[in-house]
Amino acid sequence: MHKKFRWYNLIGLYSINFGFMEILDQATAAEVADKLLEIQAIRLQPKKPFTWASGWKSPIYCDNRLSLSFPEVRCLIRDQLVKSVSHFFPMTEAIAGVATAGIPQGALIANELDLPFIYVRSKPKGHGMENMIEGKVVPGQKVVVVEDLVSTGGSSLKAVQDLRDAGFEVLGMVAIFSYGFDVADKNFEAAGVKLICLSHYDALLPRAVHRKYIDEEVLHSLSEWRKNPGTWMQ
Ligand SMILES: O=P(O)(O)OC[C@H]1O[C@H](OP(=O)(O)OP(=O)(O)O)[C@H](O)[C@@H]1O
Ligand SMILES: O=C(O)c1cc(=O)[nH]c(=O)[nH]1
Repeated sequence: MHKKFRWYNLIGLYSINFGFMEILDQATAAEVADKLLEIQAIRLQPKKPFTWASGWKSPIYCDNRLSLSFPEVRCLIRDQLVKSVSHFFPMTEAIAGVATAGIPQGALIANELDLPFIYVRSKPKGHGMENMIEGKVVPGQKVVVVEDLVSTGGSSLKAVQDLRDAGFEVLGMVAIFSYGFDVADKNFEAAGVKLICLSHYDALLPRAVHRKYIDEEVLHSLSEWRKNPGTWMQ
């Protein structure tokens, strides 16, 4: 069990289950979506699509890294991720960040929970210790993986495999945001990894419309893209 007593251990959670991917609760999903919109971490470029890590093209990009520059948002995200780990994975013995955007988030959480922290590179370092995993490797240790964002799940599930190969027991994963794609749910199910997210696309969209963050034209391209995100604009 965790060493530190924290207020969030006392709070009942009402998570929303989408299979292997769950949202912490509706209120947090809306609050985090609002904050991401407020700091302009959500970017929309239907005419000049973004290329994602998976190679997919998209009219939307969620840059969670920006939250690190806003202490109020950074603390909100940290506290909700800590709550997620404490509630869903109470046996956690270490926190593992996914490079690069999962590293600062993971370190903040590990510090709050007074737990060891490690991180997983996307590829082994080419010199020095040539490590894939940085920090102390303890076979059998129970870890929770911290990722900033899940699209297809390719990056974070690769990190899970690297951790398992090194002998860690992966209890699950927490992330700030997920697009809620079926392919990701299938990938998490196949890997046997439970994912808890603070917010998601379906919570973001109504908040963005409510705040007049997106106009009719963008809304149209988002709805076209969302029908088939893997092949849009390819
Ligand atoms: O679920 P996926 O399809 O794998 O996509 C999500 C990944 O993409 C981003 O990483 P990226 O490598 O772009 O940047 P980073 O180095 O800043 O984390 C993000 O931080 C996730 O790790
Ligand atoms: O899939 C990705 O690469 C990706 C999408 C997104 O919205 N934000 C991000 O940081 N990465």
